[in-house]
Amino acid sequence: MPSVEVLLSRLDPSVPLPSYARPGDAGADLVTTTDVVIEPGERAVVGTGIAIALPEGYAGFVHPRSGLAARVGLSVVNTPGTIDAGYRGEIKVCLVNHDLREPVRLARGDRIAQLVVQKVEHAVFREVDQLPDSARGAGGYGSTGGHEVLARTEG
Ligand SMILES: O=c1ccn([C@H]2C[C@H](O)[C@@H](COP(=O)(O)OP(=O)(O)OP(=O)(O)O)O2)c(=O)[nH]1
Ligand SMILES: [Mg+2]
Repeated sequence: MPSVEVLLSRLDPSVPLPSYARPGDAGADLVTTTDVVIEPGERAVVGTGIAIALPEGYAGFVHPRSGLAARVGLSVVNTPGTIDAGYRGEIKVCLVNHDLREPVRLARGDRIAQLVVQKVEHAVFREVDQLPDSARGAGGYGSTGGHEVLARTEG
């Protein structure tokens, strides 16, 4: 896996550094610095105790963890959250409990989300009178079919 150096400051000295659980993982796990109970359908912004300085041309994306999503309904409201290269504040995560019945109980130090660092580019938007043709054209939102589930669901 290629790597890039990212400067990091621990705002909460006892939190672990973000870490990749397995060598090929795309996301480094982030922890919550606070205990929190999120009721069904509610959200909570939690701190991760870290601030970073991404190099220019990179951004960080805060994604949910699939295990917690599947098991207890925990996700990130604005998934993926965008961490700009110029941002020096604490990385925070806006969590949501999608479960309809059970609260999610989080304890300080729990790994609640994962940070994916990616190269990004700025678009130079150039307005034109007509866009070039393409195979897809303006077809979207189901234009390629494969929605048998709709017939089963809508009757
Ligand atoms: O999950 C997230 C998303 C964002 N941020 C921080 C880093 C990011 O650089 C900054 C701004 O994020 P964004 O642009 O998504 O929010 P905004 O509502 O547009 O705020 P702003 O007006 O500050 O850009 O907030 C986080 O800590 N966690
Ligand atoms: Mg913004």
